[in-house]
Amino acid sequence: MDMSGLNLNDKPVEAEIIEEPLKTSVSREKILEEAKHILYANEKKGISIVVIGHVDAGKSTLMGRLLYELGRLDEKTKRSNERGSDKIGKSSFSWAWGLDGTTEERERGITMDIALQSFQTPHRQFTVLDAPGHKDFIPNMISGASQADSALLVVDSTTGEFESGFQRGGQTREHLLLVRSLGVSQVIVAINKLDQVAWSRSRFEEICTTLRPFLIQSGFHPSKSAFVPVGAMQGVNLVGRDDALSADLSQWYNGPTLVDLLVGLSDKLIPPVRDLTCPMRFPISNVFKQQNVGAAVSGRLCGGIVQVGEKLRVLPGDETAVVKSIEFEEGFVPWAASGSNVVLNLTSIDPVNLSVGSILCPQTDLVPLATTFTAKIIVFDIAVPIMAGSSVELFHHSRDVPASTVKLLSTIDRASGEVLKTNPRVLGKGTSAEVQIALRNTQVSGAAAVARGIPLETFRNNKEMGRILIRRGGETIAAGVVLEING
Ligand SMILES: Nc1nc2c(ncn2[C@@H]2O[C@H](COP(=O)(O)OP(=O)(O)OP(=O)(O)O)[C@@H](O)[C@H]2O)c(=O)[nH]1
Repeated sequence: MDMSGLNLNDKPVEAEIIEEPLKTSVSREKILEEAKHILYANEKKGISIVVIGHVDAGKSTLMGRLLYELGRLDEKTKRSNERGSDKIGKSSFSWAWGLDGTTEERERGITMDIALQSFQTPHRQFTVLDAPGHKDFIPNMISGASQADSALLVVDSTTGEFESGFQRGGQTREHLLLVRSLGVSQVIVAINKLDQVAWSRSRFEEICTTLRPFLIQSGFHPSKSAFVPVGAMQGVNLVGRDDALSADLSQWYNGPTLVDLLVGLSDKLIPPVRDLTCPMRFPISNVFKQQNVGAAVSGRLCGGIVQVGEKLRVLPGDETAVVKSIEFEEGFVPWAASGSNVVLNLTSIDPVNLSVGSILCPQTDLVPLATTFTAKIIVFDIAVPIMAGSSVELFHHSRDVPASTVKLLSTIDRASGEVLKTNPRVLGKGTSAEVQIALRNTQVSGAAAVARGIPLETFRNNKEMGRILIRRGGETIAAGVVLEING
């Protein structure tokens, strides 16, 4: 599915309401039964992977080349990308062009938004989200990570480059912490550009040794992380290792290829358990216009089941929309279940009423709107501590809103969960704490300014809907889970 030209900004798209009364055709019970069979029995298991890493580590190149090796990028497109990238003096980015679709992305040679691709192997269906590495685009990266089950971290093994990505402020660190905080617990580390260091085994091992403790510290269990040496540009050790270019690597490496790891031959990636019975939640990560349909939204279902003909509420707000069709993995399906990345084509709604970050849910089971809530947070490696009343940016799925940490309630022992101190004055790096967060005034109503609530749920009710990230001045300072909605 080519999503490169999509309108990923929060801008409204041209208004066009297509009214079409639709009815759901299949009973919920029947869908549930079918979904359980597909997800838990013998059929293909779907996994979505977010590709992360420091700027220029080779993420887009790796994915472009991988799609080519798997027959997902044809020769014609490949040659056209080679010619196009050569013309603007960026020939080394020709593989990345398979994913970096917009003119600006191609000219700047960086990924700015999330590119979505899919491929399959006999037992797995993969959805790949290529996230931007540049630090200015971390919000887009958060949106990508909140739609993923697993992460593929790409690191540049070139002398000095791995180090600069891993030092404080580097995206290798920040991305790993972010995806873990957003619930991703499985990671494959592709150590790339080994051609630049003469396929040095000691360099590969040095990078593994440096990263291992950091992965554990960030909460990735060693049994759920794996390392693989690759050369993305030449396609070495992505799908196979039987060509001349792989000879140097083959002298010391006989482990799995990247695809071996991805398909779970080494059982590193485990498809997550999906909650099908909870109410349907669909955070919108993209809004765009489809020909002959009207409005369309893309994102990942985080809870329940959605089906064609269903009437959904758009929160915040009073609008409703009807699901005209559901696109999933390049085809149309009558229903989709929790965990799937889909496009919902909607009727009976003006597209201006759909925005990135809003949540679609059943009319009978609305998501609460919150302006104040209590959260348990973990403070990242920050230089300036968090204080009561600190102004922050709150991230929830693809939405970010101004907020403040109004009350610091207590600090908590991370291991035992016991309260260490109540009403602490400040929260420094590494602290675990309970805080009260309030949205800052965003709307003027009459004389008074009031904050408009955002749809939020407790972590207890829905794990994916109950995770938040807190940023300040372009830096992620904490991650957390929602404990209670206070108002
Ligand atoms: N020598 C060598 N260069 C590579 C390899 N993989 C990628 N590159 C080069 O590294 C540069 C960056 O590659 P990209 O794929 O755009 O990197 P990226 O991580 O997607 O970058 P952002 O999306 O902007 O963060 C390009 O010039 C690539 O040609 C490799 O295996 N070997």
